[in-house]
Amino acid sequence: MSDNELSLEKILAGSDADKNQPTDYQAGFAAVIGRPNVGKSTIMNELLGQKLSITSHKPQTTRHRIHGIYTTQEHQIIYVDTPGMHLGGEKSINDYMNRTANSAFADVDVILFVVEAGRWTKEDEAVAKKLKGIDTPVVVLMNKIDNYKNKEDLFPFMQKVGESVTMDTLIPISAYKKSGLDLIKKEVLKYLPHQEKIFPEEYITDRSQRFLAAEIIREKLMRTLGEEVPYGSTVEIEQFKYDEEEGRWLINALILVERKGQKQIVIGKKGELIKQMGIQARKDLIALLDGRVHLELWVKVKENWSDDARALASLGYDDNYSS
Ligand SMILES: Nc1nc2c(ncn2[C@@H]2O[C@H](COP(=O)(O)OP(=O)(O)OP(=O)(O)O)[C@@H](O)[C@H]2O)c(=O)[nH]1
Repeated sequence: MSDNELSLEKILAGSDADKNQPTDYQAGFAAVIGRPNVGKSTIMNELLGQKLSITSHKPQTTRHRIHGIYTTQEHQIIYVDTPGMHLGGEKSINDYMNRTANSAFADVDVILFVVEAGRWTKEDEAVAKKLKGIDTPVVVLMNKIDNYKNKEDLFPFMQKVGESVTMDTLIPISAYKKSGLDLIKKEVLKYLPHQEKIFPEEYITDRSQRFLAAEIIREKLMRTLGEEVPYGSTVEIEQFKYDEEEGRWLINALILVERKGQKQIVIGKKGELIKQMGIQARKDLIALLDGRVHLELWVKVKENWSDDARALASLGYDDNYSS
């Protein structure tokens, strides 16, 4: 984590002093968990009213935890988005939960367990099992109820969830139709401690804009290439600065792939794909930064770079496509 990013630990440590002060203000953390593709990112975006976490029809797009922060005069809710859990059976879900349980759940005030209306899988079961051993209150968000015209058809599913999850409440929602979202906030507030703001008011997320820029580019990579996205590819922001003279943001991003053939896939015929990605990413960056943006996307092959973090420092540039 770079210096200009606030670390959760630092902030929590700094907020201890306020904890014993009597106050009407409420502030705290809500973890959003669930198997891939249930709609966690979509819900987060709706709750926060801004595009912070990336969504895609592909599972596994949320690789980082993002703390989206919703601040009002009365309360501050910090949503902790968790990465999609790896498919591949109960074992990997278990491994994931073991790792996550210690970090993501320990400091939160409430857990929002997102499930998909009408679809209860082994992975959901594995999550439910893990939650049994956790003291933190659990609220189940049954998302995608818009897929059901007749809500009564969901009763057996709800009963199944009720039997499997030790929970405090179940809220039926549709992130698409924006229904049930106010209920989530109300429910979360039941569990937030009375304490002063943890983050300064102007913080929408504790991730820097630089980080969000990389997320946007990664999203375009996934949207453009779909199943073709090279395994292990990643995005590094090489330059991120506002040029006062030019009156625009100058952003250079590096898409790192592991093999030469993968580079060609990302670039596309005559650079068509990377150009499209650049155009789309630039549009979102303009919205994010609220200003003009000059974006350069580069693709670089570095064999086994992911195994050797030090190699990242010595990377040069290859192809350059700007938009
Ligand atoms: N019908 C319907 N589809 C939804 C709803 N919410 C999300 N989706 C869709 O479900 C898919 C997955 O949504 P995401 O928000 O990316 O899911 P996620 O749980 O964050 O997935 P990971 O990032 O892989 O963990 C996308 O195609 C969404 O458009 C909803 O309320 N109704």
